Amino acid sequence: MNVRTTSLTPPAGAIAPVRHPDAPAPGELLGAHYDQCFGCGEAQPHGLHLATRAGEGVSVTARFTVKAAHQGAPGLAHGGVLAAALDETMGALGWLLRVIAVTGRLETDFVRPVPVDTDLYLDAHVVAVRGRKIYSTATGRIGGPDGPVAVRADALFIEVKVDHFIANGRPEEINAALSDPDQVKVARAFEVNP
Ligand SMILES: CCCCCCCCCC(=O)SCCNC(=O)CCNC(=O)[C@H](O)C(C)(C)COP(=O)(O)OP(=O)(O)OC[C@H]1O[C@@H](n2cnc3c(N)ncnc32)[C@H](O)[C@@H]1OP(=O)(O)O
Repeated sequence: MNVRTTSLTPPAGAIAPVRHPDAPAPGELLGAHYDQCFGCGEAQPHGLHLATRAGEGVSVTARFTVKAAHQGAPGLAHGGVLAAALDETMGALGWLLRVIAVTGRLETDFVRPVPVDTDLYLDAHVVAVRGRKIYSTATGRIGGPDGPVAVRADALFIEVKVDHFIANGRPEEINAALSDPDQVKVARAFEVNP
């Protein structure tokens, strides 16, 4: 029987993450991996427009302003939107490892309500890597980068190749992305990983 562990604690044999030599410098603004992405895409009108920067080691920081369109309860951010912001922030860690990885598992703690118009200050880092499995953690604070924690999450990302998207994405968007030189450049940047 194939038993899949759901634990987000790195298993024995997991190793410390290694920052890729060509990773963006600390402080550098990371562009969107896809301009229509709900998390980071600048051309996505319904998106979070997360602005993410490379940090030291294998870490990133990001900022996201909660808009009226992100409400769950009156005047408060929807939990799923906050989880998406944490997910996207951890997804951006791929820029530092130079791998493409998708979320396999995400566990979120909602610690404080987050009102509309709040800036959420996010940070994330890779805890450990084992084969294709990348164990990451992220925190979202309010009131400033050192403010109280409002949300946090642990996640397991699984490394994939560009073929994962080509095989599974709707052809309309896949064909548009493959004919966009900027998008192809992003995919190549992720895939050059000695
Ligand atoms: C261009 C840059 C793109 C960056 C995107 C960032 C965006 C933000 C992040 C996202 O939201 S990604 C979108 C949400 N995620 C998905 O759509 C993923 C959907 N799931 C899948 O496509 C597949 O299940 C997956 C690619 C994750 C794994 O399938 P595979 O056939 O490649 O792997 P496999 O099932 O053989 O599992 C490989 C290992 O990972 C483990 N694993 C896979 N999925 C898991 C899971 N869900 N929970 C726990 N463990 C999991 C699995 O047990 C195994 O462990 P071991 O090597 O120790 O045996």
